[in-house]
Amino acid sequence: MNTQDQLKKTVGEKAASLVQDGMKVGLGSGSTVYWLVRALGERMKQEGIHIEGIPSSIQTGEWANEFGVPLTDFATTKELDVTIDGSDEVDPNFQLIKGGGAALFREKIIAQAAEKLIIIVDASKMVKQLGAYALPVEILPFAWERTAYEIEKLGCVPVLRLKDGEPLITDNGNYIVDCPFEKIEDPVDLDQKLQKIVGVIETGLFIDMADSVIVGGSEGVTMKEK
Ligand SMILES: O=C(CO)[C@H](O)[C@H](O)COP(=O)(O)O
Repeated sequence: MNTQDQLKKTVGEKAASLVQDGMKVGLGSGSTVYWLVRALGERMKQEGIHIEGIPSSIQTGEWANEFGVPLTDFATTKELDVTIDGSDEVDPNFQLIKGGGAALFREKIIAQAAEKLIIIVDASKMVKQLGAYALPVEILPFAWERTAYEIEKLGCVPVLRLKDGEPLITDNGNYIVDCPFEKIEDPVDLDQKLQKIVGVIETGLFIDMADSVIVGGSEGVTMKEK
């Protein structure tokens, strides 16, 4: 396992240790969340705690099944105690860019449903300013070229995300465009402008949502609170 993966494992396990018996937990997506779900399954087996999760992607649901973490859904549960998720960038105000794994729409739903959003990252994701990571935006396949044209007016050239040479289809049946803004001076303003474009389903900007960030770096694990 390389150093970055080791850090992802460490922060995933740290976040799992904060989950308490009886909690309903939003489970994010991505390689860091893999370690979280695995560690939650371990805790359930070893400590006999019982939790229920709502996954933000089909992949995370499969991991939950593999590691024995029971799942519930929003038909039976409207609020979560905590959501734990990875991120692609985190700025000093805890504003986030997410969606590298194309799961941003459901991730935002479980983030909003939770009393607390904990972000787990290795130190490479901590940035002074958002934007070096191309911002993922989920858009409707219908007229996607027009939606991308409107996004372009905001200062980037959106790139349709492909998989095996075809447009990547999200778990919700939509497309993703990756938007290389490079420097996002005002994430709140950009998010508002993007949300106004008809055809934009959701953006990868998570504004004022994260409460804590668990960072794994060379000096160990630090938990930063807002
Ligand atoms: O937003 C996400 C998926 O849509 C992920 O949380 C983000 O891409 C981080 O992934 P990883 O933990 O694999 O670095």
